Amino acid sequence: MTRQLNPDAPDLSGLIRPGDTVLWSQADAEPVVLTRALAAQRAAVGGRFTVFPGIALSDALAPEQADCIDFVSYCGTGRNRALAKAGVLDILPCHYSEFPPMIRSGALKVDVLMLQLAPPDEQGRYSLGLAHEYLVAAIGKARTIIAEVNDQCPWTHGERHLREEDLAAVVRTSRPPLESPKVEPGPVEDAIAAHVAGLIPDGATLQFGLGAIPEAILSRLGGHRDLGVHSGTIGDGVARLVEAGVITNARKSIDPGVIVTGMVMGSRRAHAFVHRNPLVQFRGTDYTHGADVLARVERFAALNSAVEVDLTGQVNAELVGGTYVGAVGGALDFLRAARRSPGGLPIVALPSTAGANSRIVARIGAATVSTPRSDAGIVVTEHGAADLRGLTLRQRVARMIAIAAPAHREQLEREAHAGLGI
Ligand SMILES: CC(=O)SCCNC(=O)CCNC(=O)[C@H](O)C(C)(C)COP(=O)(O)OP(=O)(O)OC[C@H]1O[C@@H](n2cnc3c(N)ncnc32)[C@H](O)[C@@H]1OP(=O)(O)O
Repeated sequence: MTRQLNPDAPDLSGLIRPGDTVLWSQADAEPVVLTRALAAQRAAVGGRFTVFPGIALSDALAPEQADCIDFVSYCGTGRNRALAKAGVLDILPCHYSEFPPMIRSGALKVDVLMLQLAPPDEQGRYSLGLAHEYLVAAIGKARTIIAEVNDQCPWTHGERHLREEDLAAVVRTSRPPLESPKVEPGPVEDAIAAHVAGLIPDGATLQFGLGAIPEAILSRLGGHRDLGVHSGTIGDGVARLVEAGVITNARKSIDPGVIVTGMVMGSRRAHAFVHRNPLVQFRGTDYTHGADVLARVERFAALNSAVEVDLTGQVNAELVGGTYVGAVGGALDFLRAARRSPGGLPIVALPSTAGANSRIVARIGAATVSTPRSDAGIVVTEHGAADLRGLTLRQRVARMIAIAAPAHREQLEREAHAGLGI
């Protein structure tokens, strides 16, 4: 029997136990009414428990809740950055493709799963709405599933639906889902996007990583034809290019005619676009990020960003000045696949500077290597593209300095060869 919770004061008592790990649908898909209730009722659980928020966009979590809660995520994105800065966030550093097997094996424990769902269709199927992802694996593992059924959550086509009997408790709400913050591309992002757009052929299948650059790239693809999408996430730019007839998915080597994604991060426009839209198929992470699936994607253009890249092609996508802001995420899953894909483009695109700092650095230094240089592909800044595939360390240094900001090139030349070991 599904417990019906009061939307004004959802009482979670008895649903969460000390020692539990509570995981929920992330970003725009966050079940905010439940996450806020959980944070407020944390002391009533009766002992410490862990939460795994993924990308946290809402105000539900705050550092002072570390009195009862252990915070774990895979990223420092959104509100997680405040938790990281306060020293209360722990990070699970893993490739996105590993989430489903880790959840199934119990290496990543999921006791309670909290979801935002769309109301059921005429066949009684609740839609997972704005995110499928690792939730598909978690549904099969969690002891307890609690749902916020939001009548403004888009009903989306996906591989998994839920029925009332799957749900231990439900709160029924009506609110606009969270929207991912929109970053307007400036001249630097636009110059990067122009370089990347020049590399992408008609008929390519695109993947988008997190951050400002992918959306900027999409705004430069209006003149392309028959693009396809197989991605972990999509946003407003994809909706725009479908409406413009640029994304048709017609030439995809797998799933022709449809967009495949794990989630949506965007505004109401993207949310409206996916509502009851059979052109967008939501899939679990096994499918969106799995090496066996990605091996069949031809002309695969993986578009990801970075905090910094060194002169040999090592990528840091995680740390800025000692604070965890990024992720390992799906970047390496997709970059590797794009390297192997016939006609593939493994792209890491980033501004050449952040304030006075060069983001093209001699060495990654104290920070983390998220993508090793053996997986390096094409690095793009506003100053051009450096295709590192097949290049030696010495050749890479020259190409990378050429795409650094001119003001930093002399310093990079001076530091370039120390420590290369050759
Ligand atoms: C679900 C999936 O499929 S995920 C698929 C792919 N996986 C991923 O994309 C995960 C890894 N990548 C990421 O997390 C992101 O792309 C990032 C963090 C690398 C870049 O994201 P963006 O939002 O574009 O970051 P941005 O360039 O704005 O940098 C973030 C902040 O750090 C600052 N910063 C970045 N690099 C530096 C630097 N080298 N020195 C100093 N400051 C820096 C920026 O100025 C910015 O500061 P602000 O937020 O105060 O304005």
